[in-house]
Amino acid sequence: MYQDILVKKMALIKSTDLKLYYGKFEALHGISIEFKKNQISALIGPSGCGKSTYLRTLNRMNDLIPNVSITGETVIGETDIYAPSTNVTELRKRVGMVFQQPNPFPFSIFENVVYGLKIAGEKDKAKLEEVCERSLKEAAIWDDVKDKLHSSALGLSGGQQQRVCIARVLAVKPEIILLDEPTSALDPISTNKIEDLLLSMKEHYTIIMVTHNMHQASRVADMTAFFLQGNLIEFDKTTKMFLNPEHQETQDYISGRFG
Ligand SMILES: Nc1ncnc2c1ncn2[C@@H]1O[C@H](COP(=O)(O)OP(=O)(O)OP(=O)(O)O)[C@@H](O)[C@H]1O
Repeated sequence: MYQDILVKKMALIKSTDLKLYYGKFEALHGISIEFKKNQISALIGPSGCGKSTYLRTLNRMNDLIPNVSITGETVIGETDIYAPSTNVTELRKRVGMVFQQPNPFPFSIFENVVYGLKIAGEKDKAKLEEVCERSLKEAAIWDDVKDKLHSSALGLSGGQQQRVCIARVLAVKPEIILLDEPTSALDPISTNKIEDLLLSMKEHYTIIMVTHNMHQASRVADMTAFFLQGNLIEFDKTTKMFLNPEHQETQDYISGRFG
């Protein structure tokens, strides 16, 4: 029990003086931040401040962009994720990602959910079915789709597609889930469902999400980070950040004075 509490209090993710360059352009100016296990953290800030860029550093998605270079350090658990020995495929299993636009593959719902397992070589049909059901239940979409698992995922609504995409991430048992504005393409009811889902998931996962929606950050996030022009201005408990921020820039942003 005490051990559990101790583990939950420890930082799971720690970036130190992280700088990221697109060619010569320095998009992140030395970000130092720590995220604890089983918390939801929101990254907020005006357009172009570096939220998505920082988020993508956590599973090395920026590796896919030409001319990106990074200095500083990010450690997840015990792993220095930019060390040459780090296995990026394993890292991306550990740190799953959900994007702004629901992006199901043009396959059946079942094939979408078990995609990562099949790529990893899993062939046992019973195992694949079990993981599919578990993941869809965890993503709170099982009841909607259990009778049409072999129909195309593209036939679902945007909100349902997004939950199937979350199930696809959950199927490979990540520890950390990154979400880049996961509800900005969705209607308010689907948005509520995703927010409820995130709250139910934090018992098992550590969640970091970019959002432009301040109400969303205050509804779901334990911690909020405010970015401005490539700097991390403030990172604190969400309630503190919204009621009594330390920095004038944070106050100006959350009260709608810019951005
Ligand atoms: N692939 C890229 N190549 C060059 N510059 C980029 C690239 N992606 C982002 N940038 C630049 O890096 C800076 C940070 O961009 P980023 O997308 O991380 O901001 P953001 O806060 O997520 O913005 P938004 O809220 O609009 O999504 C911006 O100046 C942007 O123009």
